[in-house]
Amino acid sequence: MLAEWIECSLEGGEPSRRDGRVAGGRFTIHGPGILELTPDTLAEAARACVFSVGIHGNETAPIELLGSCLARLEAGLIRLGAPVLVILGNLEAIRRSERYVETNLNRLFRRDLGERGMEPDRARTLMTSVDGFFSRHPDLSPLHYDLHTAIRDSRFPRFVVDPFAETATQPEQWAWLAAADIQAALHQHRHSWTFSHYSKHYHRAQAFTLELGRALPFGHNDLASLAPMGRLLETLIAGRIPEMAFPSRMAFFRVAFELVRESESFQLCFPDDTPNFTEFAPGTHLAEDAKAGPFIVGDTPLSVVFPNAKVELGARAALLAEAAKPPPTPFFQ
Ligand SMILES: O=C(O)CCC(=O)N[C@@H](CCC(=O)O)C(=O)O
Ligand SMILES: [Zn+2]
Repeated sequence: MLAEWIECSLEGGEPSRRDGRVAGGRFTIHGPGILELTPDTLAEAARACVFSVGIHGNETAPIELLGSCLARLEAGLIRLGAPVLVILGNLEAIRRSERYVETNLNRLFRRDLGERGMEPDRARTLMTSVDGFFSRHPDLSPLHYDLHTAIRDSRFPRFVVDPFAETATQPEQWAWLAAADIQAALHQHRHSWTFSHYSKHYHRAQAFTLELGRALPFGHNDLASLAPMGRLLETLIAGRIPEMAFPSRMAFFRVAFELVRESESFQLCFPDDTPNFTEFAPGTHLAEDAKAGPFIVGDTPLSVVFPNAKVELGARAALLAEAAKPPPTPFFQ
């Protein structure tokens, strides 16, 4: 049943059952693309986990990865020990293999959202669902991993975005992510209203956007490189303590500037296929916009992340990051 849930959600069909048993607990389908797993007994290290995939419809590797975790749970190879909310984000965009249908869902996760339409309505449904889930587990640490893949190649193919919020990121998160073979982390400098930011800002969750390689069609993903990430997800599903590694093996960056497309004439002054984290030297002319003017790198080199000149007007066209120190990890000292 769980293995078919993703397919059934994408076909828009009615599931044959809305609830049932898995090893160690039960599953409940709350609505299209929203599934909750509830353990009979909480394991000692259980957290309240939200795992979301398909917030962008063309990012298929995370859907395949989570699908394989659910299949292993259904086969009894993992025993449920923690509550888990599994979310398939933009169902219509996944069906169309497109990033979004009308607007980028991953900019709409704010409680004062006023817009109407397919993506805004989905954002409201997902926010309500996350609110309900975390409120059912007030005594557990909240955690949200929003799994994505990137449009272009990257110097660090697997990296996380650490959303800006008041809540501090727990040092152990870096050790778990390093063991899951995440190669870099990018700290956000301001509110971004993404899905992971929602859980961190409103629920004080440990939350990240994880970029797991490059966006490719279903069946073309290299899941072998994601095996350590799969192990982290399964360990959290079982409510056990994840494997740790020294975070110093990861590269850390902090966003210094955000380029916004302010006019139709906005242009990035480097090739479209420039890999994420490519570093530009002081004095390099990076962007041109009729309204904002030129952007030229100042005294510190800047690495470009998520460059995309074709975003909607007013949207982020690139992040420009400076190298940062690895965060302290007291348990390794
Ligand atoms: O490769 C790209 O240009 C975009 C990949 C992607 O979807 N990234 C997320 C990052 C979200 C964040 O900043 O936390 C996005 O743009 O929504
Ligand atoms: Zn994405």
